[in-house]
Amino acid sequence: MCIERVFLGGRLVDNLNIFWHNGKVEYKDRCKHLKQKGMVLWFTGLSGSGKSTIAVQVEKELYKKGFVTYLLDGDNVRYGLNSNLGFSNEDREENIRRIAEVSALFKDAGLITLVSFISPFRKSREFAKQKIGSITFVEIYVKADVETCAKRDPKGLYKKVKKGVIKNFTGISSPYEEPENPDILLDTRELSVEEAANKVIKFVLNKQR
Ligand SMILES: Nc1ncnc2c1ncn2[C@@H]1O[C@H](COP(=O)(O)OS(=O)(=O)O)[C@@H](OP(=O)(O)O)[C@H]1O
Ligand SMILES: Nc1ncnc2c1ncn2[C@@H]1O[C@H](COP(=O)(O)OP(=O)(O)O)[C@@H](O)[C@H]1O
Repeated sequence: MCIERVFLGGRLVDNLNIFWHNGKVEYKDRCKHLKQKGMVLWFTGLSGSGKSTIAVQVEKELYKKGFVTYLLDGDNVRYGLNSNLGFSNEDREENIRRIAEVSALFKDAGLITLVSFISPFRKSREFAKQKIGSITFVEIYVKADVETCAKRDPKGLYKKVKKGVIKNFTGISSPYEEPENPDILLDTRELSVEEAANKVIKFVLNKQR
Protein backbone atom coordinates (compact mmCIF):
# COMPACT_ATOMS: atom_id res chain seq x y z
CA MET A 1 0.00 0.00 0.00
CA CYS A 2 1.28 3.44 -0.89
CA ILE A 3 0.60 6.12 1.72
CA GLU A 4 1.32 9.66 0.75
CA ARG A 5 0.90 12.92 2.60
CA VAL A 6 -1.41 15.41 0.88
CA PHE A 7 -2.99 18.78 1.64
CA LEU A 8 -6.74 18.56 2.17
CA GLY A 9 -8.62 21.65 3.33
CA GLY A 10 -5.29 23.31 4.08
CA ARG A 11 -4.20 20.44 6.38
CA LEU A 12 -1.57 17.79 5.80
CA VAL A 13 -3.22 14.38 6.10
CA ASP A 14 -2.49 10.76 5.23
CA ASN A 15 -4.09 9.82 1.95
CA LEU A 16 -5.20 6.21 2.24
CA ASN A 17 -8.32 5.93 0.12
CA ILE A 18 -7.88 8.26 -2.82
CA PHE A 19 -6.52 6.91 -6.10
CA TRP A 20 -5.36 8.70 -9.21
CA HIS A 21 -7.44 7.72 -12.26
CA ASN A 22 -5.79 8.17 -15.65
CA GLY A 23 -7.84 9.39 -18.61
CA LYS A 24 -7.34 8.40 -22.24
CA VAL A 25 -6.89 11.97 -23.45
CA GLU A 26 -3.70 13.68 -22.34
CA TYR A 27 -2.16 17.17 -22.28
CA LYS A 28 -0.38 16.57 -25.57
CA ASP A 29 -3.63 15.42 -27.25
CA ARG A 30 -5.51 18.50 -26.08
CA CYS A 31 -2.66 20.76 -27.25
CA LYS A 32 -2.73 19.08 -30.67
CA HIS A 33 -6.50 19.62 -30.82
CA LEU A 34 -6.17 23.31 -29.95
CA LYS A 35 -3.05 23.75 -32.13
CA GLN A 36 -1.14 25.40 -29.26
CA LYS A 37 0.95 24.55 -26.21
CA GLY A 38 -0.83 25.01 -22.88
CA MET A 39 1.24 27.20 -20.58
CA VAL A 40 0.97 29.53 -17.58
CA LEU A 41 2.02 33.17 -17.70
CA TRP A 42 2.43 34.05 -14.01
CA PHE A 43 2.42 37.84 -13.41
CA THR A 44 3.71 38.87 -9.96
CA GLY A 45 4.26 42.33 -8.49
CA LEU A 46 2.98 44.94 -6.04
CA SER A 47 -0.56 46.27 -6.10
CA GLY A 48 -0.63 48.95 -8.80
CA SER A 49 2.52 47.69 -10.53
CA GLY A 50 0.51 46.94 -13.70
CA LYS A 51 -0.14 43.17 -13.56
CA SER A 52 -3.81 43.33 -14.56
CA THR A 53 -3.38 46.07 -17.16
CA ILE A 54 -0.57 44.21 -18.93
CA ALA A 55 -2.16 40.76 -18.58
CA VAL A 56 -5.43 42.05 -20.11
CA GLN A 57 -3.49 43.52 -23.06
CA VAL A 58 -1.48 40.30 -23.56
CA GLU A 59 -4.64 38.19 -23.47
CA LYS A 60 -6.40 40.46 -25.99
CA GLU A 61 -3.50 40.25 -28.44
CA LEU A 62 -3.06 36.46 -28.06
CA TYR A 63 -6.81 35.98 -28.54
CA LYS A 64 -6.66 38.10 -31.72
CA LYS A 65 -3.90 35.81 -32.99
CA GLY A 66 -6.21 32.83 -32.53
CA PHE A 67 -4.90 31.37 -29.24
CA VAL A 68 -7.27 29.96 -26.62
CA THR A 69 -6.63 31.84 -23.37
CA TYR A 70 -7.98 32.39 -19.87
CA LEU A 71 -7.12 35.11 -17.37
CA LEU A 72 -7.25 34.43 -13.62
CA ASP A 73 -7.06 37.74 -11.73
CA GLY A 74 -6.54 38.05 -7.97
CA ASP A 75 -9.37 40.50 -7.34
CA ASN A 76 -11.84 38.45 -9.43
CA VAL A 77 -10.95 35.05 -7.95
CA ARG A 78 -11.22 36.52 -4.44
CA TYR A 79 -14.93 37.23 -5.20
CA GLY A 80 -15.61 33.52 -5.68
CA LEU A 81 -13.32 30.51 -5.18
CA ASN A 82 -11.15 32.35 -2.63
CA SER A 83 -13.80 34.55 -1.00
CA ASN A 84 -13.07 32.97 2.41
CA LEU A 85 -9.46 34.23 2.38
CA GLY A 86 -8.03 37.50 3.69
CA PHE A 87 -4.53 38.96 3.61
CA SER A 88 -2.65 37.26 6.46
CA ASN A 89 0.50 35.40 5.34
CA GLU A 90 -1.33 32.07 5.79
CA ASP A 91 -4.31 33.17 3.69
CA ARG A 92 -2.07 34.52 0.93
CA GLU A 93 -0.21 31.18 0.86
CA GLU A 94 -3.50 29.29 0.62
CA ASN A 95 -4.74 31.73 -2.06
CA ILE A 96 -1.67 31.04 -4.23
CA ARG A 97 -1.73 27.29 -3.52
CA ARG A 98 -5.28 27.10 -4.90
CA ILE A 99 -4.40 29.23 -7.93
CA ALA A 100 -1.36 27.08 -8.63
CA GLU A 101 -3.65 24.03 -8.63
CA VAL A 102 -6.31 25.72 -10.80
CA SER A 103 -3.84 27.10 -13.32
CA ALA A 104 -2.11 23.69 -13.54
CA LEU A 105 -5.51 22.23 -14.53
CA PHE A 106 -6.14 25.00 -17.08
CA LYS A 107 -2.69 24.42 -18.57
CA ASP A 108 -3.39 20.69 -18.67
CA ALA A 109 -6.58 21.56 -20.60
CA GLY A 110 -4.27 23.18 -23.18
CA LEU A 111 -5.05 26.82 -22.44
CA ILE A 112 -2.64 29.72 -22.37
CA THR A 113 -3.44 30.70 -18.80
CA LEU A 114 -2.62 34.17 -17.51
CA VAL A 115 -2.34 34.48 -13.72
CA SER A 116 -2.32 37.95 -12.18
CA PHE A 117 -1.83 37.79 -8.41
CA ILE A 118 0.56 39.69 -6.14
CA SER A 119 1.91 36.27 -5.09
CA PRO A 120 4.36 37.87 -2.66
CA PHE A 121 6.23 34.79 -1.43
CA ARG A 122 9.04 32.99 -3.30
CA LYS A 123 8.04 29.70 -1.68
CA SER A 124 4.50 29.95 -3.09
CA ARG A 125 5.73 30.86 -6.58
CA GLU A 126 8.20 27.96 -6.43
CA PHE A 127 5.31 25.65 -5.45
CA ALA A 128 3.36 26.90 -8.49
CA LYS A 129 6.35 26.26 -10.75
CA GLN A 130 6.71 22.70 -9.45
CA LYS A 131 2.96 22.05 -9.73
CA ILE A 132 2.66 23.44 -13.26
CA GLY A 133 6.02 22.18 -14.56
CA SER A 134 9.09 24.35 -15.07
CA ILE A 135 8.91 24.23 -18.89
CA THR A 136 5.36 25.57 -19.09
CA PHE A 137 5.58 28.01 -16.16
CA VAL A 138 6.67 31.54 -17.08
CA GLU A 139 7.41 33.88 -14.17
CA ILE A 140 6.85 37.51 -15.15
CA TYR A 141 7.97 40.16 -12.68
CA VAL A 142 5.94 43.34 -13.15
CA LYS A 143 8.29 45.76 -11.48
CA ALA A 144 7.44 49.14 -9.98
CA ASP A 145 8.63 50.48 -6.64
CA VAL A 146 6.09 51.17 -3.93
CA GLU A 147 6.35 54.97 -4.41
CA THR A 148 5.41 54.63 -8.10
CA CYS A 149 2.50 52.30 -7.26
CA ALA A 150 1.27 54.68 -4.55
CA LYS A 151 1.39 57.57 -7.03
CA ARG A 152 -0.68 55.56 -9.56
CA ASP A 153 -3.06 54.24 -6.87
CA PRO A 154 -5.70 53.08 -9.44
CA LYS A 155 -8.09 51.81 -6.73
CA GLY A 156 -7.35 54.35 -3.99
CA LEU A 157 -5.94 51.59 -1.78
CA TYR A 158 -2.65 53.35 -0.94
CA LYS A 159 -4.67 56.38 0.27
CA LYS A 160 -6.64 54.05 2.55
CA VAL A 161 -3.40 52.50 3.83
CA LYS A 162 -2.09 55.98 4.67
CA LYS A 163 -5.29 56.66 6.62
CA GLY A 164 -4.78 53.38 8.50
CA VAL A 165 -7.93 51.77 7.07
CA ILE A 166 -6.09 48.80 5.47
CA LYS A 167 -3.66 46.65 7.47
CA ASN A 168 -1.10 44.11 6.14
CA PHE A 169 -0.70 45.91 2.83
CA THR A 170 1.92 44.43 0.49
CA GLY A 171 5.09 46.49 0.19
CA ILE A 172 4.17 48.61 3.23
CA SER A 173 3.10 46.47 6.17
CA SER A 174 3.32 43.01 4.55
CA PRO A 175 6.36 41.61 2.70
CA TYR A 176 6.93 41.27 -1.04
CA GLU A 177 9.81 38.95 -2.00
CA GLU A 178 11.11 40.04 -5.40
CA PRO A 179 11.73 37.28 -7.98
CA GLU A 180 15.48 36.62 -8.16
CA ASN A 181 15.57 35.24 -11.68
CA PRO A 182 12.26 35.86 -13.48
CA ASP A 183 11.77 34.54 -17.02
CA ILE A 184 10.60 38.02 -18.04
CA LEU A 185 11.28 41.31 -16.26
CA LEU A 186 8.90 44.18 -17.06
CA ASP A 187 10.11 47.43 -15.52
CA THR A 188 6.94 49.50 -15.87
CA ARG A 189 8.75 52.75 -15.13
CA GLU A 190 10.66 52.22 -18.38
CA LEU A 191 8.20 50.28 -20.58
CA SER A 192 4.77 51.44 -21.72
CA VAL A 193 1.84 48.98 -21.39
CA GLU A 194 2.14 48.15 -25.12
CA GLU A 195 5.93 47.63 -24.91
CA ALA A 196 5.56 45.39 -21.86
CA ALA A 197 2.76 43.37 -23.49
CA ASN A 198 4.77 42.99 -26.70
CA LYS A 199 7.75 41.66 -24.75
CA VAL A 200 5.53 38.94 -23.25
CA ILE A 201 3.86 38.12 -26.58
CA LYS A 202 7.26 37.75 -28.29
CA PHE A 203 8.35 35.32 -25.54
CA VAL A 204 5.11 33.31 -25.88
CA LEU A 205 5.33 33.09 -29.68
CA ASN A 206 8.90 31.78 -29.34
CA LYS A 207 7.75 29.09 -26.89
CA GLN A 208 4.86 28.11 -29.16
CA ARG A 209 7.16 27.21 -32.09
N1 LIG B 1 -3.82 44.13 2.38
C1 LIG B 1 -3.79 44.03 1.06
N2 LIG B 1 -2.60 43.81 0.43
C2 LIG B 1 -2.57 43.70 -0.92
N3 LIG B 1 -3.67 43.78 -1.73
C3 LIG B 1 -4.88 43.99 -1.14
C4 LIG B 1 -4.99 44.14 0.26
N4 LIG B 1 -6.29 44.33 0.56
C5 LIG B 1 -6.98 44.32 -0.59
N5 LIG B 1 -6.14 44.12 -1.62
C6 LIG B 1 -6.62 43.93 -3.01
O1 LIG B 1 -6.44 42.54 -3.28
C7 LIG B 1 -5.68 42.34 -4.46
C8 LIG B 1 -4.54 41.35 -4.22
O2 LIG B 1 -5.02 40.05 -4.14
P1 LIG B 1 -4.06 38.83 -4.48
O3 LIG B 1 -4.91 37.62 -4.40
O4 LIG B 1 -3.37 39.09 -5.77
O5 LIG B 1 -3.02 38.89 -3.27
S1 LIG B 1 -1.99 37.77 -2.78
O6 LIG B 1 -1.38 37.17 -3.98
O7 LIG B 1 -2.73 36.78 -2.02
O8 LIG B 1 -1.02 38.49 -1.94
C9 LIG B 1 -5.08 43.67 -4.83
O9 LIG B 1 -5.20 43.73 -6.25
P2 LIG B 1 -4.03 44.27 -7.20
O10 LIG B 1 -4.01 45.74 -6.92
O11 LIG B 1 -4.53 43.95 -8.57
O12 LIG B 1 -2.73 43.60 -6.88
C10 LIG B 1 -5.93 44.70 -4.09
O13 LIG B 1 -6.93 45.18 -4.96
N1 LIG C 1 3.97 50.99 -17.92
C1 LIG C 1 2.84 50.66 -17.29
N2 LIG C 1 2.46 49.37 -17.24
C2 LIG C 1 1.31 49.02 -16.58
N3 LIG C 1 0.48 49.90 -15.98
C3 LIG C 1 0.82 51.21 -16.02
C4 LIG C 1 2.02 51.63 -16.66
N4 LIG C 1 2.10 52.98 -16.53
C5 LIG C 1 1.01 53.38 -15.84
N5 LIG C 1 0.22 52.33 -15.53
C6 LIG C 1 -1.05 52.41 -14.79
O1 LIG C 1 -0.84 51.80 -13.52
C7 LIG C 1 -2.05 51.18 -13.07
C8 LIG C 1 -1.77 49.71 -12.80
O2 LIG C 1 -2.93 49.13 -12.24
P1 LIG C 1 -3.23 47.58 -12.31
O3 LIG C 1 -3.00 47.07 -13.68
O4 LIG C 1 -4.59 47.37 -11.70
O5 LIG C 1 -2.08 46.99 -11.37
P2 LIG C 1 -2.06 45.65 -10.53
O6 LIG C 1 -2.94 44.66 -11.23
O7 LIG C 1 -0.63 45.24 -10.49
O8 LIG C 1 -2.60 46.03 -9.17
C9 LIG C 1 -3.08 51.37 -14.19
O9 LIG C 1 -3.89 52.49 -13.88
C10 LIG C 1 -2.21 51.64 -15.42
O10 LIG C 1 -2.87 52.43 -16.39
